[in-house]
Amino acid sequence: MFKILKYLKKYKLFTFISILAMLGFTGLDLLNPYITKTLVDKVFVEQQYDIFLKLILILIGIMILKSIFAYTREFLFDYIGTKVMGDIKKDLFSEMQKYDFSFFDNKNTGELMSRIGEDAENIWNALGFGIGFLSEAIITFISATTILFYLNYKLAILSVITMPIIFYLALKMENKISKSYDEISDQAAKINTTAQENISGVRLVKAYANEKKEVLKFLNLNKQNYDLNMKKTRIFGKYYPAIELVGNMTMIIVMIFGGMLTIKEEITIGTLLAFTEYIWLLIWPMRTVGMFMNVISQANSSARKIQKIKDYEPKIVDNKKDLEIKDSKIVFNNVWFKYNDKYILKNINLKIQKGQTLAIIGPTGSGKTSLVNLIARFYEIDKGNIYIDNEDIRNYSLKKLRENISYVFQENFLFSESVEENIKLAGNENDIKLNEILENSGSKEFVEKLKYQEKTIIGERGQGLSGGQKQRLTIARALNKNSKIIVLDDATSALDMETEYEVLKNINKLNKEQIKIIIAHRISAVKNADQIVYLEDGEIKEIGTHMQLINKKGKYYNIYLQQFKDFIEEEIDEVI
Ligand SMILES: Nc1ncnc2c1ncn2[C@@H]1O[C@H](COP(=O)(O)OP(=O)(O)OP(=O)(O)O)[C@@H](O)[C@H]1O
Repeated sequence: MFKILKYLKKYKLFTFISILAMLGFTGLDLLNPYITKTLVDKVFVEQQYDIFLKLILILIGIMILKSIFAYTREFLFDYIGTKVMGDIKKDLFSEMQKYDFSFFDNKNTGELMSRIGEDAENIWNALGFGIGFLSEAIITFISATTILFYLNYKLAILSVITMPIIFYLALKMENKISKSYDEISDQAAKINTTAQENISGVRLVKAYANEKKEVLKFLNLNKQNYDLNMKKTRIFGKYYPAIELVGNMTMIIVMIFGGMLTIKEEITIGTLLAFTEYIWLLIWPMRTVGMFMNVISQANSSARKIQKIKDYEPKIVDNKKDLEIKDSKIVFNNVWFKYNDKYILKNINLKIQKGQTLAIIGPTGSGKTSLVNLIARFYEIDKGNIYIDNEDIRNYSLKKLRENISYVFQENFLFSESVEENIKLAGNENDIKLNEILENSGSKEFVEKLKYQEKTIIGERGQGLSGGQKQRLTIARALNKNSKIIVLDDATSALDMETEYEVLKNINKLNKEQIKIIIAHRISAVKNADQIVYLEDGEIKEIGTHMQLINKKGKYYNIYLQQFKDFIEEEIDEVI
């Protein structure tokens, strides 16, 4: 929490003014009953009418000043809380942008969303409300007690004697309520997740005729939520009247004994009246202190979770040197790579010259994606070196390195923006040759048919488009970047063979100097490459051109046989 409190530094002046406003308000709150006492004793009892107007004006002045202080205090607490929450969210979000893939591998989206959402808001609660009011409650209680003892110690003892009971009841209620809130919040998260999953997976639900089961699941969760809310209401119902009762009893006790002391002329009527007012300044802090403490402890636990994310040390250290990549030649030299403790890639040696195409083929899980991810340092290699332009990739800045590589990932992610904005995302935003790019990525035809063509907003994850259409747009995005290296990770799998052939041909034609790395499962997508790598269990088992690998009659040849069995049987050798 203390680390998070550092955010307040930026708002030192406002924090200072808000504390002054809070102290001013508390001071005036404590002064009020004293003026009432003077009014009763001096004006009504001793009949000093000359000070009546003065005292009334003071009371009006106190009222006005209290309103000003209250407004300033509320406004600034809220302002500071909101600003700090914004700063935390901004920092956390920017910080996460710098983290490597491993960080995201171990976290789920929901968890990270909670840090940026709920946890940052808990801190806002503490700053905008908890800390300020807790301090106010403590100051008010101590000052009011001191004044009561100053006025009459016997009555003061009677007044404070019930306070521990109120404090105990309030704390107990707060603890139970807080647990109940946690349960309700977990339950609400479950309802949200269920609703969200059901809506996103609606096609699957319908395909398996599972609607009834899903509705029952939802109703069940809703019922649990109702029960939890009722439990919370019962806790309120149990403790709240008890707290009220003890508060009112205190007042009655003070009135009885205070009345007796007044009759005995030990205290004045004004003092008795002041006592009744001061008692409320004892009771409200006792009643609310538990709630404020809870807000702060919740914020504390949120701050710890946020700090844990901020303390993450990215495994990939950026090199700030401003080294340019002139030539795109890539060399893998004895590269080893492991996730956790298991080597996924073993002793990889490769050389890809400028303008060449490298194709990677191999069974699922053989390490194809892992291999290409190493080039942009999404993960760090464990042994060996990767060179681009004869320079170890670790010597380039991450920005420079990644600026020179376009990735089309297996999972084609499109933002909820227009077709054009999605394509512009990767680099070139100004003189974008949209028509050409759409044409070359095989997207032109379907984009023209969209309601607003390239201005059409495509839904979350590109909903409303077919798998193949989404793939074409992600390829279009990479074409717009026109970088020295392009990586297509299974990026044409949803295209028919003819379109795949056209798109790959276009990519080849567009930039003759570009290195192309293509991961694919279809022989048709890899057969024209300058080199084909057959990867299995993280090892290069075969490497060569299509013809060399066919002649080798090894694993590549077997895949070829499986995929072209029918053609071969009909002796159509043109596919070779
Ligand atoms: N982030 C990760 N953390 C731990 N293990 C991983 C991670 N990503 C992949 N792996 C494991 O590494 C191995 C290689 O995965 P990789 O994705 O590179 O294979 P692939 O050949 O691209 O597979 P596919 O053809 O299915 O895309 C697999 O056994 C996989 O389970």
